[in-house]
Amino acid sequence: MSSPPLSTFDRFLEWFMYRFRWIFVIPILLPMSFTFNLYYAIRNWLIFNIQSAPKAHDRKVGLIQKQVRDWATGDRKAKMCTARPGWLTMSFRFPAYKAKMTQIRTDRLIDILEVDTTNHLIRVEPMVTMGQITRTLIPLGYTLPIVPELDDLTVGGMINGCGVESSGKRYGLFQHICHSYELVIADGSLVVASKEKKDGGSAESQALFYGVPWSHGTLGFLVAATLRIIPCKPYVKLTYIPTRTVKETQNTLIKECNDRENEFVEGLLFSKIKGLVMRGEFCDKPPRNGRQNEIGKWHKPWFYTHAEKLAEREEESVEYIPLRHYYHRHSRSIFWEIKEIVPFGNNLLFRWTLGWLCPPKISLLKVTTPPALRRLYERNHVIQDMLVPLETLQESVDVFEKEINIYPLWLCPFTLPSTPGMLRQRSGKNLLYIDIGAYGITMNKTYEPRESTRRLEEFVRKVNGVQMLYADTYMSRAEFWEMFDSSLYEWLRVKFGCKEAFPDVYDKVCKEARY
Ligand SMILES: Cc1cc2nc3c(=O)[nH]c(=O)nc-3n(C[C@H](O)[C@H](O)[C@H](O)COP(=O)(O)OP(=O)(O)OC[C@H]3O[C@@H](n4cnc5c(N)ncnc54)[C@H](O)[C@@H]3O)c2cc1C
Ligand SMILES: NC(=O)C1=CN([C@@H]2O[C@H](COP(=O)(O)OP(=O)(O)OC[C@H]3O[C@@H](n4cnc5c(N)ncnc54)[C@H](OP(=O)(O)O)[C@@H]3O)[C@@H](O)[C@H]2O)C=CC1
Ligand SMILES: CC(C)=CCC[C@@H](C)[C@H]1CC[C@@]2(C)C3=C(CC[C@]12C)[C@@]1(C)CC[C@H](O)C(C)(C)[C@@H]1CC3
Repeated sequence: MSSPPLSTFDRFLEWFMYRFRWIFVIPILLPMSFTFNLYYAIRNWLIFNIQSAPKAHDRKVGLIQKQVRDWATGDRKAKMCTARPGWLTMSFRFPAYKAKMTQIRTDRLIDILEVDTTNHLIRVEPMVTMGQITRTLIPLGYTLPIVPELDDLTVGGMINGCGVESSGKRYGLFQHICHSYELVIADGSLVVASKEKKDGGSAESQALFYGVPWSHGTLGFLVAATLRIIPCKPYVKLTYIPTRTVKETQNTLIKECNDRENEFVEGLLFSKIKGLVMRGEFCDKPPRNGRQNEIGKWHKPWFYTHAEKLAEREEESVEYIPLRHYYHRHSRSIFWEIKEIVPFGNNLLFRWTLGWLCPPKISLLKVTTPPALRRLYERNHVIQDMLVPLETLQESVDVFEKEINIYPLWLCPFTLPSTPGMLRQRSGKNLLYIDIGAYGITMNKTYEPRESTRRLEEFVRKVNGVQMLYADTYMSRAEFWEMFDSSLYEWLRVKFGCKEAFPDVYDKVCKEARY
């Protein structure tokens, strides 16, 4: 359905808000973001160090169980979801479905419960963020094997949705570094879903462990998760390898993924003839003649602009980057989205004077986006991540260029094991996949949000890929279940009494469920 044509005034308003959004962002959102971040950093540090979270946890879970039992003994008319407000979530859209549902308050579950360096595990509540985890673990000499790079991504979102990062070639997706989940299920009871049956779980709760990823909170409420941690070193030795064709980028990515020395592999495609593959390994400190680059410092150029310069060179470059700076390398520039919000944000003068206040919090940007601006983004802006087999990269880039034509493209390879669950490849082997991320204004003059995305989705289904579900999906229910595997999910929905309690995952992620 096409929307009515816009008046000249509406178009001017959209353009004005887009071009001059920084007038509001710089004096208001930047100081607010800085204050929020500072408050939470101090609060989290205090709570972790006085060790009050584990005691409070049982009480908080008890409150969630009570809310679910009240629902179970009530009229059960409205299904349940979390009460997390839409503006806090890491997606362009607001979840419309929440308004008509019973909202269960899980928002106080924001603490790290235990770091167990003997067994290499960390137990956290679901609203703990990636920034909070790296701030706590790295000084102890540990890290999560997979750290999705935006600071405000939550453990709950990474597990119930999906999380990717450049260490994926070794560890898979975020779901693959999980050891167990604690869930409050539809009848209000607390179950532990664990990868191993020997951890005390039943066969059913073991099946739940494989069912939760991608289920978007439609099997139960996650109240804690135990994740693997690994020892780390303070620096990453990062080698930048320029590439000149997509085929060369694909081959270099495959080669670097197969090199067991590498901890991190990531790619950026600035055009079909200008690419960059980055391989990284942990290291103690830069050698005397090594180039140290603290890319996360407020006065440094945005990471992707720095990377583009190195992509233009003929030869490889090597840098030594502090680990936390590496993990959050795309946070300061929100990948490359910040250039549309503060166009002069990478200017030397701006960086040295106000750079320390950046980036604005995505949630604050989201809640203050006026409707006119949303309309403009809706028409021209694409935010999509497609996970496809790495061997189809060249073909996939052709389709991305034809349909949306956005550069840079983010390329993040990862290993996909053949395990049960919604994300399913049935080869019986570990396969190399790649996340192709497109974020920005499309250069395709004939771009039409619905039709272009549907063609892209069709291609992804054809090559046995999947779409990340925080983005807009235009698939029908049948197409959705062609892309994802419903066998375990449907069985779990019946087994754990979810049908009446939670909506189907499609009804949470489809276009109609979001505004
Ligand atoms: C009807 C049904 C019953 C299930 N019962 C259990 C169970 O008791 N315990 C458990 O841990 N998981 C059970 N599951 C979950 C099942 O293990 C997952 O769906 C698994 O991911 C399917 O494996 P697959 O993809 O290899 O088989 P698919 O190709 O998805 O399944 C083929 C068919 O085999 C049957 N099937 C598969 N696994 C089982 C099983 N374990 N028990 C009985 N039938 C099965 C189903 O009819 C299914 O439709 C059941 C699933 C279904 C659909
Ligand atoms: N590098 C990466 O991997 C990146 C990933 N992303 C995407 O962002 C999303 C995460 O954003 P974030 O804001 O953290 O999460 P969200 O609040 O968006 O949550 C995502 C889904 O998980 C469900 N969920 C979250 N917490 C719980 C819980 N405790 N119990 C049950 N269900 C829960 C939500 O259910 P409900 O609808 O009921 O609230 C929602 O459907 C991911 O899905 C990911 O795909 C974005 C950027 C980068
Ligand atoms: C798998 C990976 C790495 C995904 C990265 C996704 C990010 C690029 C997305 C997640 C949230 C996201 C959609 C967002 C936006 C840009 C792209 C983001 C940051 C922005 C900031 C664009 C400007 C918009 O006005 C608005 C503020 C609503 C959104 C908020 C969410």
